[in-house]
Amino acid sequence: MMIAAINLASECSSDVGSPAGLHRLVESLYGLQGERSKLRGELRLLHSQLEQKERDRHTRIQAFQQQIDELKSCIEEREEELSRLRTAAGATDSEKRVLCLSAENESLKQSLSVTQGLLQQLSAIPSQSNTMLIKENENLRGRVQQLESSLQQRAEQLSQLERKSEHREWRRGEELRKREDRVRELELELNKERGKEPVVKYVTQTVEVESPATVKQLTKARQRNEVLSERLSGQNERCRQLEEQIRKSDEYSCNLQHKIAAYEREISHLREELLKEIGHLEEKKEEAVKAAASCSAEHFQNLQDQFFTLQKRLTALPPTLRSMKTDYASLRSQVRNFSEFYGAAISEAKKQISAAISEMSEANKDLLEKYRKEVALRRKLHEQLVELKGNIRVLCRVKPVLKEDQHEEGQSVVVTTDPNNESSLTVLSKGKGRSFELDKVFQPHATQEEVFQEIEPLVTSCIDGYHVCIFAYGQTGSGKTYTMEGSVENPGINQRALKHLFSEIEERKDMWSYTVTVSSVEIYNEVLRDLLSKDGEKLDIKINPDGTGQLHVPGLRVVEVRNFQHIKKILATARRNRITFGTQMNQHSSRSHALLCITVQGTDLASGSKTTGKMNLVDLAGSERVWKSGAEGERLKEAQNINRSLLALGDVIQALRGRHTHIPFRNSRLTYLLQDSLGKGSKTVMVVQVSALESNVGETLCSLKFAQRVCKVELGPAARKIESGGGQCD
Ligand SMILES: Nc1ncnc2c1ncn2[C@@H]1O[C@H](COP(=O)(O)OP(=O)(O)OP(=O)(O)O)[C@@H](O)[C@H]1O
Repeated sequence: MMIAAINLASECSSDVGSPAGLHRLVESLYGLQGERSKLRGELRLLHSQLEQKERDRHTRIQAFQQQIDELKSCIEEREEELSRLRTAAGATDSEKRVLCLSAENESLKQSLSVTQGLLQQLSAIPSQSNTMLIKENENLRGRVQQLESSLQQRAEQLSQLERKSEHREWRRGEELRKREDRVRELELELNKERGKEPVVKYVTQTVEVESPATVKQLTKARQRNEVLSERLSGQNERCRQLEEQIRKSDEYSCNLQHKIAAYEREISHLREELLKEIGHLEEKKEEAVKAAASCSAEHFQNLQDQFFTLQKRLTALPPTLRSMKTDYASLRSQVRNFSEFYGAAISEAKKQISAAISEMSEANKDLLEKYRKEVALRRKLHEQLVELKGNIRVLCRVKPVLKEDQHEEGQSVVVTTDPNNESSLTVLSKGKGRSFELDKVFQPHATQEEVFQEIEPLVTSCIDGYHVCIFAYGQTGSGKTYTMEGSVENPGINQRALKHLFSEIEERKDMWSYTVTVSSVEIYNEVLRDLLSKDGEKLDIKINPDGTGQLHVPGLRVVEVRNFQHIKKILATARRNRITFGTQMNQHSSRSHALLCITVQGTDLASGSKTTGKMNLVDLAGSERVWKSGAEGERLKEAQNINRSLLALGDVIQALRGRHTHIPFRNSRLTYLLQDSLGKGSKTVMVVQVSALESNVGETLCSLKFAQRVCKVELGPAARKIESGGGQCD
């Protein structure tokens, strides 16, 4: 109950701030008072029950005592009976009687042992429930009643047997008396006969005649007397045995008495314990009642305090409530009016929105038209810009002097650039400075991004449907692969071009849809191999059977690229498959031309017109002279093939810039493969890589002469003047 009260208190205290909470608090108080009075009633009932149980126990003990007394008296009675039988005649009946009594005695003993067992059980279960004790008590009472009734029956049977035995005794006594009288009579007669003299002979004869009969009778009587005396002695023996039995029975009853006394002591001990327990329980109950009372009083006090606080708050509430009521009424009226207002506002807004949408769509159409014009203009301007720059441009990138390049002592830098002139550089050779004019010269510290800035317009042209070629040319180790591929953390033209391509496509996605496909080949010893195929099957260049006259490579793997991440994986595959060999010039020199071919097919979403742009990114093999590379045999053949293809490339570019009628595309696999991209209307950039170190001056001069040969021919409206200084490489 105490826990319930505490729970109730916590529940009430949680919402005591509201009138409903207050009401609940008052109700809970009344509930607590009711509970308290109920508890007191229960306690009183428990007291009375305990007293009743105590009384029952007392009466039960008395009943047991009575039973024991009765059993004792029964045993005494039987002892008396036995003593009577001991003196009585009629051995057969006495025997029976003795047997019967012994059986009774046994049954009484059993009854006693049952009673003892019950008493033991009673003492063993002092703490059992009161209902159990009551049941036990009832069972014991029933058992005692049964014993009483059986004892009564036995007593009646005993009295009947006594009466019968007395009667038989009396009859025997009568018979004996009669026989003794007869014996006395016969003796008297015998004496009389003895007194008659004259007829002694006769008398004697008579006596002799009569005497044998009397003697016979006498002997019979004596024999009977002997039998009787024998029987008497047998009866005496049995009486002695019975006495012995009675003595044993006495001892047994004495033991029983002791046990009964022990049981009595136990019962009294148990009674004391029970009383103690009752007292202890009463104390506990009193304590619990006191605790509950104090708790409820405390709780009541708390509740009263809360009630007073709430009352105070309630008295302070009315003005606030009044203002809230007026607010509520005004809000209700506003809400009622709101639906009408809301409907009107919505229809008005709908009208305005539809008008705005139609206006917007009109404006949008205009804007789209303007945008299309702008895009066309931008493309035109872009083309003009590219044309102004020249459709074939030659750039030069000077490789910075790295630690690993300075393996020879006393290496000096022989290539110098002019910060004020972006298109010239000077090479100091044999004490003489030679200047070269190219479209653009990158300083050694130029970044990858700066180099790409020059390439970016060509990437845009490719998306617009132009064919584009970007070459990296130069001796082994001059930085061709670095410029085209770059490193993971600082990518080169290939990755940047594709990134720009995808970002442009993303920007144009509302007007154009594009498909980007990629293939990659290497040309090694004039043999084509697919860099995206693991088996490295040899490929051939053929005229496309579709009748367009364009070239194609049957069996070349062409991959559609979904996004920039995808192209990264494709580039990695191509890099892995590329054949590289070590040479004296560069440990990891690539001895093959590596081509990355990107095709961009665009569809104008508005008009449906299509464009196809191509971009070839070419990392050429090292251009060093054969004698310097120290090559022999297979390596010599390799170097010769490389130089032949590079020479053919130079010839093609020169013929293109010179607008020759015959362009020698078929002189090498490289130029043949790039025929479509190098032809009329295409745009080409060649990045010539040079080393600034003195040890490479010969190769540097050779590369620059090659570049200048390409640049020498004037192209387009803006003609450039190029200082002479070119020579032929061997
Ligand atoms: N501009 C540069 N800045 C920093 N390091 C460079 C630069 N150019 C080239 N290198 C480094 O010089 C080394 C050789 O460059 P790279 O492999 O690109 O030469 P390559 O011309 O491609 O040689 P090969 O013809 O043998 O392929 C590389 O370790 C590269 O990282």
